[in-house]
Amino acid sequence: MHLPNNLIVSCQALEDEPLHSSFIMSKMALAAYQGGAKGIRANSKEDIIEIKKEVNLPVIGIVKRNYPNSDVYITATTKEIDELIESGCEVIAMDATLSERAELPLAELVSYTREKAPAVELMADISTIEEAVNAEKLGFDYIGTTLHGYTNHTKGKLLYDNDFAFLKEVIKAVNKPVIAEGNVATPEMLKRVFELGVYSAVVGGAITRPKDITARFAAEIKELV
Ligand SMILES: CC(=O)N[C@H](C=O)[C@@H](O)[C@H](O)[C@H](O)COP(=O)(O)O
Repeated sequence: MHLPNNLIVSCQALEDEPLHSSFIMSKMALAAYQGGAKGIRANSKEDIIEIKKEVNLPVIGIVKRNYPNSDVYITATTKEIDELIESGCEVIAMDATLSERAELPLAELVSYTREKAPAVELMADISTIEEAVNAEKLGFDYIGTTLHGYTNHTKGKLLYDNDFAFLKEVIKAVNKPVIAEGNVATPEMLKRVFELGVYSAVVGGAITRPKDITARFAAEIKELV
């Protein structure tokens, strides 16, 4: 298995974010590595190539791209898969929800990737138990909770609701390694998801999005200043 039984740090900044830059993401990855991360999750071929020059850690690659008439934006089509294969990432993560898709159905996207890059592992970004079970049937290597709370059918839900109730259900429902991802915002939460039995956890914004971190601090004193 490519991914560690440990902490993975997501280093992402989209075009509209202040740190948008492959160079900056490579330094974020270096900081994460020096801090103890054992894997990196990153968006775009360019960022992954720069990150791989800076750290020798397994990378979960995604390409976020919007398509008309579809809500699927994480590695949505064969175009994004091809870019990720070229990037050299060890694992490709893709939207594995049951939402309408822009191009190939999910099962075909999985076969396409397996044929083109048999050594690359696949992570399913899911939002519901049904999607987790379906992803396991399709042969994904890892099941990640990434999209819980972000699809139309799960909007407003948070991974940590009711002491990670959704995560506990996912762990019960599938045999493949489960990755906790999405709103793991503190070291205590990270510890909790490992106690519950996840294989790995991806922490993003709480480590690599300083604008969001600042906003969390600022919000606490809004009423007082
Ligand atoms: C929903 C979606 O598009 N999630 C993205 C997936 O790659 C990223 O924007 C998140 O930062 C990542 O999942 C880590 O989560 P958090 O930043 O909450 O620790």
